[in-house]
Amino acid sequence: MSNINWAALQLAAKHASEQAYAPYSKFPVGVAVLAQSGKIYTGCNVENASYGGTVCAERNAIGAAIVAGERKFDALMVYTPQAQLTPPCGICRQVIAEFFMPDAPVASCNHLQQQQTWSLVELLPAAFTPTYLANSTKVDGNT
Ligand SMILES: O=c1ccn([C@H]2C[C@H](O)[C@@H](CO)O2)c(=O)[nH]1
Repeated sequence: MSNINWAALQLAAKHASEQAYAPYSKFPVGVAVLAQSGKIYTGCNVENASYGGTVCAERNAIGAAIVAGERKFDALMVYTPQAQLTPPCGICRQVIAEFFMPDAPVASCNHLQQQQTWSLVELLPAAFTPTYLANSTKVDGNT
């Protein structure tokens, strides 16, 4: 998609990062996703004392959009307040692959107004997608 408002996504992701609950890592992350409806949804990372209960900003943004009725997305923007631009973690790449086309742009920005953009397929080549489930030959006992 060519008519993506990157500035709006950057600003929304930055605002979301300001709500991050990251007392353990001190690594605030904000994410904005652009749904095919044209609406932008945001999420921040929400950490947990168990550490393993932590949920990344990407998955919280996608979850907020899903509960609003969205199912398809055109772009994702990560914001972290550091010079090194941050791509989504592996678990989040898998969740992004559930709802974004392989060529969808996944971008990262920072407080220096820099942006780096990847396609989803660059970040997660040969993704496991729902089509594999449909092609399964079921074995007795596994139904
Ligand atoms: O793409 C990423 C990478 C990390 N985090 C969060 C998880 C944890 O709270 C902190 C450090 O990993 O950053 C995200 O939200 N998104």
